[in-house]
Amino acid sequence: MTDNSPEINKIRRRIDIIDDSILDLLKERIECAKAIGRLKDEDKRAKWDPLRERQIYTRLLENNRGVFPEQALRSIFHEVITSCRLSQKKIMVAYLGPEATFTHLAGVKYFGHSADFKAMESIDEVFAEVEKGRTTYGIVPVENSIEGAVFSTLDSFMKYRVKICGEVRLEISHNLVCKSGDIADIQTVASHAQPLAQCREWLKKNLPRIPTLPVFSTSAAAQMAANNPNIGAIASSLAIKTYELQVVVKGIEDYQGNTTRFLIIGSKSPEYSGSDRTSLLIGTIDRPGALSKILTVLSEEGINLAKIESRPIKGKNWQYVFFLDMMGHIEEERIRKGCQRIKNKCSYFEWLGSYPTGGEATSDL
Ligand SMILES: C=C(O[C@@H]1C=C(C(=O)O)C=C[C@H]1O)C(=O)O
Repeated sequence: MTDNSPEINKIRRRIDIIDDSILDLLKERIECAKAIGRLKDEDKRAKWDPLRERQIYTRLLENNRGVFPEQALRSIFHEVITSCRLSQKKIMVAYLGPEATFTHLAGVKYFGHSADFKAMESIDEVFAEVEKGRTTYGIVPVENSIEGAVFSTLDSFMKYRVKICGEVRLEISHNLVCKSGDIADIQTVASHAQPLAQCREWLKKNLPRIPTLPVFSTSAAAQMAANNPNIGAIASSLAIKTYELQVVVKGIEDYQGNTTRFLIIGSKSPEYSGSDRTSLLIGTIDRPGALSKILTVLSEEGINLAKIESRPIKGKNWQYVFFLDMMGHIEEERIRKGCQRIKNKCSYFEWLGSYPTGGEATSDL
């Protein structure tokens, strides 16, 4: 029933015309993208052009002058651009499943809703899938602002030949959920080891005698909770809907601003985008000051080191590799030269990739 004033009806007719024009323009835009895709095929060029995409966002945000809400404008154009890009080449993304994990959420945030997703049972399998070329990309968590590095991801870089293609940051809030929504029903709390650790204090204080059970993923825990009324799970908001669970308590993480950084892995890194990060995996020669010599190269070349992480080499006691993240792209002379100099000082050197930086963490999709 509509009993609107004639003024409202008049403006709504105008909105309908605007929506139809937006739709016509979207159809025209996707046809243009397909035409560019065919031209790129002729030259065997990569479909994804991160520099061009970054320029589009910058121009639109500038032209917008704050009129349309900025975050919403970004999300809208993110869906438009990813859909246009996917019209040139379909992609399949492997992620740590099952459905509705935080990694799945991060994947949708990065690739948009038009991509095809494939759930894997472990981080290791995501890497294997990408290395074998069974999926175009994979997405894996690499570090959390509270718990630090995700070791299985770092260790997989030593085992599989893949390149880093991108990164995405997701602000993560944990919910305690169960079938009934009643805390009294919970006899075990299941989740992935990282969320269990991120909610350690809360669990100790509020469920002191309840054991915790680490499982493959937050969604695996949600699935268990859906099948057993005495299991509580720590899971994403998407998992609540997917597995038809009730919220017991929202936001049980011990620290606010809990953010996880995810990496996109594939067979080839993208081109220079203007704001990039380069990741290296290196082994140092077992000699005093070996690492400091490498850090000296970075400062001499004016390279900003964003992160350094060490991991033991399996089967070789007390020997380590280092994961180095620096700001810049391998196509930039300063980074290329710095990497060459580092390579000469290392027992092992692998360029893991150069890729556009992920920007601000957001929880919205
Ligand atoms: C359409 C193109 O291909 C892709 C899609 C883009 C878009 O939808 O605007 C931009 C850059 C590319 O990642 C292009 O290169 O211009």
